[in-house]
Amino acid sequence: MSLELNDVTLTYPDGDGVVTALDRVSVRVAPGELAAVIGPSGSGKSSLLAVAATLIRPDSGRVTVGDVDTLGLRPRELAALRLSKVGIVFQQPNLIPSLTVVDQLLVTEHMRARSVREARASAMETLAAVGLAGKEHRHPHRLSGGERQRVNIARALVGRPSALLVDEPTAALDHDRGARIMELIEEATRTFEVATLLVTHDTEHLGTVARVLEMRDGRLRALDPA
Ligand SMILES: Nc1ncnc2c1ncn2[C@@H]1O[C@H](COP(=O)(O)OP(=O)(O)OP(=O)(O)O)[C@@H](O)[C@H]1O
Repeated sequence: MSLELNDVTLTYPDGDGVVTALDRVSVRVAPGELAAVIGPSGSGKSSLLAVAATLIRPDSGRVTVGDVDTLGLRPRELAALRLSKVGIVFQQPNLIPSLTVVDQLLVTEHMRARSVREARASAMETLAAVGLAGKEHRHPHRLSGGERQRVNIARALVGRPSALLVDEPTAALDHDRGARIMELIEEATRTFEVATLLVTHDTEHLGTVARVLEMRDGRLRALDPA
């Protein structure tokens, strides 16, 4: 299931005028593909993720998640779509201190109203896929920064979304942990056949990423492979 933005424009009010955060942006990410977006601060990367996640409705253009065209959907329908088809990895893991690793995933799985048994099986499978087998019953304070980021990624994937949106995943990590997290996101993208759109300041870990795009002043363009 792919993620597609077609001719998307987003403006914010700015004094008497507007600032154009996204300027006729089009991009399609295929299932199992990772597209990384780089660009300076203020270029529109966060806006791109928010629109792709259907958290902000663009002024014009079309966002398609999986096989669903989101254009005419009501807020309640969008919320249901996000729950079933969109995984978001925020920069900070924001784990709940009192919950074990597996329970961090089950909180959202229960919201999807599946059986406890099915939710648990999916949580355990996802944790194993991100390298956390054996750590399912730990609390966050007993995990490293890299492991907390793995839980964050697993939590976004546990509902098997069509689209995975990732915001600056390496920002809080040292070089080696950052590199491993990028590898993990690439691998999980293939394993779960999710369309992944990742934004980052950090060009250091993009060596293995096949598709890199650059955002400048709200315009998105493909960078030629190095
Ligand atoms: N809520 C808002 N109201 C008004 N202007 C905004 C708002 N959010 C973002 N902007 C403006 O839209 C443009 C794009 O911002 P955006 O946050 O998407 O960029 P970014 O590349 O994610 O930056 P950063 O890396 O600093 O987060 C900037 O000019 C910013 O000032």
